[in-house]
Amino acid sequence: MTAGPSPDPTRPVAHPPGAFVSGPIDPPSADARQQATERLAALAIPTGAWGRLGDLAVWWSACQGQCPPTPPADVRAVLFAGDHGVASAGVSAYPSAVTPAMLSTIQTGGAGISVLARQHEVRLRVLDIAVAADVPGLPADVTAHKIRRGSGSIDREDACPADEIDRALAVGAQVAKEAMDGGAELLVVGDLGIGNTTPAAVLIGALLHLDANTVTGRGTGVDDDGLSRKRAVVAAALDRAATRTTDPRDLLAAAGSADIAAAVGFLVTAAHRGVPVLLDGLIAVAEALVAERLAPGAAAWFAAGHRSTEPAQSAALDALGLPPLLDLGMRLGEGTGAVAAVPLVRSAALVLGEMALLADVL
Ligand SMILES: O=C(O)c1ccc[n+]([C@@H]2O[C@H](COP(=O)([O-])O)[C@@H](O)[C@H]2O)c1
Ligand SMILES: Cc1cc2nc[nH]c2cc1C
Repeated sequence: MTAGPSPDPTRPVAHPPGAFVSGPIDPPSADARQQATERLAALAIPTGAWGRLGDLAVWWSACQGQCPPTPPADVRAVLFAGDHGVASAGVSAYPSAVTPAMLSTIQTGGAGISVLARQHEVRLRVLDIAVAADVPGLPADVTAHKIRRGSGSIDREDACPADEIDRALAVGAQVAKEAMDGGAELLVVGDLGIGNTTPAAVLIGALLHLDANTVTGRGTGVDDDGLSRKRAVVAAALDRAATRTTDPRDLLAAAGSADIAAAVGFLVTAAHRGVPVLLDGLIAVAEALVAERLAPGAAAWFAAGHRSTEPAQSAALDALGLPPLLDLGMRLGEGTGAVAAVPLVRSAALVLGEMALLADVL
């Protein structure tokens, strides 16, 4: 039997109000970009002296649609948490019990992201999308969007059924809308979940046609034996995913997870509404790569907060054309590498907006 034509995943489709909408994305303002480029060139500095901070200022101006830009006051981070069946194959240096423990720790304000979010006045929201265990005492806001308890072991089964991917995309869309309706000028996407560097590496490998050796990193710090096990799991998952890369939703079902899908919905919806997003490490950048496939043009609304130590993150950043702002050897996740870069966005906006022009000082 001959298979029928694949549906075009980038074709806009009719959705009920509030649902996830994919399809091509309008770029940030070309006029504001042009004005920002000219203003940057006219500042009282030697030409090009702001380096990448200048590029960041131009991107921010274009996203804000104005020049001079104002620094983002309302910045919101959303962390999508979930467990991953592959963890039981020994692909992580830590047990899955860490996921609910860190979910609680974020809630009580003691996680790395909690500290950085307080420091930089970033509002933090964490969602249990697919954590396996119940975490006692979590507020309803954290658990209300739970879709499943752990995603499938993608080396031998799908992460979850297609209808759960659709629900997860809609949850991410809803959460992005809530943040944007609340006044968010800049969003951050973060993750939490033992084992999640495996599906993230597989998604990147599948979409960029890279092999397991190229995309597999040490995640939380597996030793050499752990790295060999992880490479085998990634290779098996890449085999399973190889025929399922045409439709990003199907790829998420085959080799992603519900929590990753929710973050993809969040990213696409932010880009669709024209609200920029700072990306974190491997997981966030894998999500951005899938978002770009679902909604071509979305990546123009993203900036890479940092370079993680994970090799697949660098490969995906190259493919997306997103040079990372920071390169500190970090590999924590939780959105930390993105929130660490928030002051850079604010600095970039301020120097472009407030500095004197060379013509005025000479
Ligand atoms: O963001 C990254 O690049 C990153 C790199 C390594 C580890 N992590 C975090 O560590 C967890 C996944 O690591 P692993 O080894 O269990 O797959 C998960 O909670 C991630 O937030 C995150
Ligand atoms: C302690 C710990 C904290 C984390 N935060 C994100 N991923 C993590 C993994 C571990 C192991």
